[in-house]
Formats: sequence, structure tokens, C-alpha cells
Amino acid sequence: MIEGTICTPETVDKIGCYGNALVCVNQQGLIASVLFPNNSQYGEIKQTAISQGNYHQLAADEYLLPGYVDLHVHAPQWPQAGLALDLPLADWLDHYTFPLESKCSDLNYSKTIYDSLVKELLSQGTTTALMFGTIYNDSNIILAKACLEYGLRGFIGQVAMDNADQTPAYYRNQSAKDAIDATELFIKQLQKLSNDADRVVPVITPRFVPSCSDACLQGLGQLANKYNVPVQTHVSESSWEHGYVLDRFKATDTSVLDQFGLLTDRTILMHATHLTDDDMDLLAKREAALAHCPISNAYFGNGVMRVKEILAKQIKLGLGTDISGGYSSSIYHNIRQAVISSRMLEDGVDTTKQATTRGVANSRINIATAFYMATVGGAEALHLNTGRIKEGYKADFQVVKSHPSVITLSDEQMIERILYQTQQSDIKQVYIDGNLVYCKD
Ligand SMILES: Nc1nc2[nH]cnc2c(=O)[nH]1
Repeated sequence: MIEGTICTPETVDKIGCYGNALVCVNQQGLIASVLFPNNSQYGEIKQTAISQGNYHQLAADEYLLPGYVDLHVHAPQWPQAGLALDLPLADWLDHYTFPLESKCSDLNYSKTIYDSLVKELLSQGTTTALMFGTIYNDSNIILAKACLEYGLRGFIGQVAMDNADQTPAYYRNQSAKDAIDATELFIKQLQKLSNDADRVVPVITPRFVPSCSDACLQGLGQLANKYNVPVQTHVSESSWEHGYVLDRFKATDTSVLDQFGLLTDRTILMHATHLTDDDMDLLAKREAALAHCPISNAYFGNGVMRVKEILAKQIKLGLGTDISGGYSSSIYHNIRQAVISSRMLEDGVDTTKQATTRGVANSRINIATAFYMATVGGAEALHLNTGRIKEGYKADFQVVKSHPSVITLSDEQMIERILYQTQQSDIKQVYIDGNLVYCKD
């Protein structure tokens, strides 16, 4: 049981902050109740928890927030975070990223980097991560075991990439069949490894349309239908990538994925900076989700995702760090960048143009919306009942210490400042399913 001030997303642009909340967690790791002093049972329930040694009172400057859902991580790229951002997407993949990922054929190396990554994500307040692994089954299993060992809820993809035109010989599936078989094997392996259905979850992962043959996309679509597991891939990420798919299929990524049976209500598509209106309508119709990676998009996206329009169309939308296209492992940094990028989209950036024609009107989002995406948006994309501090939701929390203020702030101002100013060292504890998985010092 935790007592203190809670901050939880209420609507897409409103955060609720409540003092003296008593958050009770049951044996299943769910929030059993959130009580306030005006509740007649408050005192008795609190006393029982204290006498059972099951009570944690937050300090006056600490706040309880939901843990974050990071909807896009490339686990094998963790050693490269904060490096190598000087090339456009296709060159970056060829020059830096494929060579780096191919190192995961070494399982000792895999264990070192995956242990480090999982611990890092927890220390950033991330409680669920949707991750790309590599083409190597054994290495991906090591990532899953790291999630189980340290407690992170991990959705993990066996990467499929067999198109010889767009992938190097040293790092590709030898055939479409090889990619499909490896994916099916991984689904079975992970389902066996995880007793509890949602601690480590296999994800069908065509890297992106350019790196897959038609036969590979077709086979993965059949697996999506057979196993009803999540699907993840990059879409319409850069001018080059968007144009490549238009050239090859005379259609956009979103509609190509749909043709191959890969656009389901369990699909999460990353980046999507070049979506058309038709793409958005199709996404809404299929109930597929999007992952906004605003830091990464500033490097590779060649544009800003139209977040406001996407939300208005009720498309599920979460946030991702995109390690290592994004330099940071922090969802806080991406919350801030999501707001900043939306402001630049609205205002435009080329001051040689008239202010009235420079930007895209009505594009800005506020920090509450970015927080909503980091919590509820990501949770909805993965069909998880997490992301809110509310009865029935998973007890996935972070305890954050606020920075001292020279003026008195309301709780609403405090959460705004927390979202803008929290650093890794301010995150004191992290809980997943009610279990303490990270404690600073
Ligand atoms: N940002 C990003 N985009 C991709 N498109 C295909 N592969 C990748 C990748 O590793 N990172």
C-alpha cells in the first residue's frame, strides 16, 4: 500500500492530482482501491497495512505516477544510444546499425547489453517496453530472460528481414521461409517461457516494408492471423522510405501492410511522419495503433507526426524512445520533445514565409496530452490495463521526487514541472504489478 499524492491521466488533455491517496494493491498486482481520508474505511485499512509492514508513505515532495509505456525500443541498438546520428536513415542502417545488430549473434555480448538496457529502462520509470530484437532467436530469448529477471514487462520482436536488395548479406534471413519459421519458433518459445501471459510477449516484426520480400510479408500476415499476437513495424518514416514503398507497390506502407494481413487491432506502427489522410482512416478502421518517436523523428523523420489529427481520429497513439534513432532512454525526454515538435509544426520553421502560411494550424499539444500518450496511449496500443492510477488497473508506478520551488505551486503546476524537469536521478522507486523492481540507492 502506498500513501501520498497521485498524478494520473484523466482525459487526453487533463491530469488529475490528488493528495493523501491510499493506493491499495491486491495479490494479483492490481490496484484494489484508491481511498481518500473522507472514506470511512481509510483509517482502518491504513492501520492494518502498517501493522502488516505493508505500508509506504511518500515524502511531501514525492509524487506517485503511472509507469511509462515505451512503445519503441531497438534493444540491440542500446550501445549506440547518443551516437552516430549524422547520416540519413538508409545510410545510418547500412553504415552503423546493421553491423551493430549483427554483433548479437554473440550470446555473451547479448546478455551484457540486454541486462544493461532492461535496468536502464526501469530506472527511467518505464514499466512496459515494446522492443525489436534481432534476427537471432537465441539472442532474443536472452532479452526475454532479462525482462523476466529484472521485472520489466517486455513485448519482444524477432526481426524479419530477407530482402537482399535492402539488407546486407551478413545480416539477413536467408529466405522468406527462414524469416517466417524463425518468427513462428520465437512465438512458441516465448509463449512457453512466460507462464503469465503478459510478462514477455512475442511480437511479429517485419523490420519495415523495404527490408522484406512480398513472400515474407505474406507469411508474417498469416502468422498474425494464426496466433493473434501483436505486430510491429516502421511505417512512412522518412521521405526516402515512404518513396521507396510507393515506387515498389504504388501504395503507402499502411495500405501495403493491410494487403498482407498485417494491419490488425494489435498492430503498432512506428514513426508515421508521412501518413496520408487515407492511411489515417484505414488505421482508425482497423483499430491499429501508432508510436510517436519525436526525438528520433527530428533526425530521420523528415517531418513531424500530425499528432493532433491522429488523436482527433481516435487512433491509439503512444510514445517511444526509439533507442538508438532517439538518443535518450527517457520517456520524459520524449514527452517534452512531443510538445516542442508540435509547436514547431504549428508555427512552421521557415521565417522567410508569411507567419500565416508557415505552419500547420491547430497542431500544438500540451504536456498533459504527451503524458497521456506515454501512459494510457501506450497501454491501449498493447491492450494492457495499465497507465492509470485507478481501481482495476495494474499497479505499475514510479515514485518521483520533485525539485524544490521558490514559490508555492499547486499540485497541477507541480505535475507540469515534474514532466518538464524530472531527471533519471529523481526517480526513486519503480513498481510493476505491485512489485518493487527499481529502488534508487
Ligand atoms: N528509426 C529506425 N527506423 C528503421 N527503419 C528500419 N529499421 C530501422 C531502425 O532500426 N530504426
